[in-house]
Amino acid sequence: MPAPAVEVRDLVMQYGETTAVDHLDLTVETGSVTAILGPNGAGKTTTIETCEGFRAAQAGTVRVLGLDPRDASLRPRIGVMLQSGGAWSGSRAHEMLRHIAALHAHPLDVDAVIERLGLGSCGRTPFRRLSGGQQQRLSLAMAIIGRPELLFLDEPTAGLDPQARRATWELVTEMRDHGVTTVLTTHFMDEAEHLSDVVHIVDAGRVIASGSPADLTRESARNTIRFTATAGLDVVDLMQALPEGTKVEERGAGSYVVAGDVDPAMLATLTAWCAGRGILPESILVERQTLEDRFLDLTGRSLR
Ligand SMILES: Nc1ncnc2c1ncn2[C@@H]1O[C@H](COP(=O)(O)OP(=O)(O)OP(=O)(O)O)[C@@H](O)[C@H]1O
Repeated sequence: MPAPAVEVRDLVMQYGETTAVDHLDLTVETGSVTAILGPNGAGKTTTIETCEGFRAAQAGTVRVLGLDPRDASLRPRIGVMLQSGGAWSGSRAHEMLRHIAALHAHPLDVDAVIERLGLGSCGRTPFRRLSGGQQQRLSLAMAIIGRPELLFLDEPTAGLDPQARRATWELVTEMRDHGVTTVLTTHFMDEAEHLSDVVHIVDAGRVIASGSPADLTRESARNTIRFTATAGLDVVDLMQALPEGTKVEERGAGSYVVAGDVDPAMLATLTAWCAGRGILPESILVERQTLEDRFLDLTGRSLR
C-alpha cells in the first residue's frame, strides 16, 4: 500500500486559552476522498490549515506527501481551496486562473475548467464583484488548475446552487479517478456519503469516529426491523433463523425489534420464518440509520 497522503499524529493547536485541536490523529490514504465532519468550532479548519502549511503545528507531527507541510517543494503538488475564497479581491477571474496555470508544469486546460465550472461569464470581473457562488467556483478552479496530487477543499459547496454542487461533486469524483487524493470538510451529510471513501468525525478537537460512510452507519441500534404480530413469539428460535449476530427482542406484547445487518435477505428470512408458523405480521418497518443520525448520536449536535 502506498504511504498515506496525510498523517497527523497527536496534533495540538491553541488560540490563546482556546484549544482548537486536542491531540488529534488522522490518516488520509493516497487516492482517497476523505471527509472531515464536525459541528461548528470542532477544529476542522484549524486542522486542515495546519496540513496546508498555513499554521505551524504547536505540538504533534503532521506529514503531507511525506514532507513537513511548510516545505516549499509541496506548493506545486497540492491544491487548496480556502473557506474564505483566497483570491486577491481585485484580481480578474480568468487572468487569475491563467496566471496560476502558468506557474505549474502540467496545468489543466484553463478554458475547459472555466467551462466545466460555469465561469465563462466572469472573465474580467474582479473577484470581489463575483457572487458568493461564483467566488466558490473560482476558488475551486484555482485549487485544481495546477493538476495537484493532493487537494484540500474547505467546505467546497457551501452556498452553491444545486447545479454547481453537482458539478463540484462530479469534478471531485473525476479527480479521484485520476488518482488525486482529496481532503474535504463539509456540513452536508449527503455530500460526505456521496463523495467520500472515508469519513473522520471531529468533535472538540479530536477524531471521535472514522470509517467509510457504510461502516459508520452499520451495526447501530437504528439498523432495525420493527414488526408487530401475535404476542409471545419464540424470539430465540427466530434469532437462530436469522444471520449470526442479529438480536431480536419483544418490546411490549406483540411488538418486536430485530437489530443487525439489515438487508433484503434478512427481511425475506424473517417473513419466511413467520409464514412457516402461520403468522401474518401486522406491520413491518425497516429503519436504517443515516450518517446524520450517527453524527447526532456521537456529537449530540446537528451538523450546522
Ligand atoms: N483565529 C482564531 N483566533 C481565535 N480562535 C479561533 C481562531 N480560529 C478558530 N478559533 C477557535 O478555534 C476553535 C476551532 O475552530 P475551527 O475554525 O478550526 O473549527 P471548524 O470545525 O472549522 O468550525 P466551522 O465548522 O464553524 O468552520 C473554535 O473554538 C474557534 O472559535
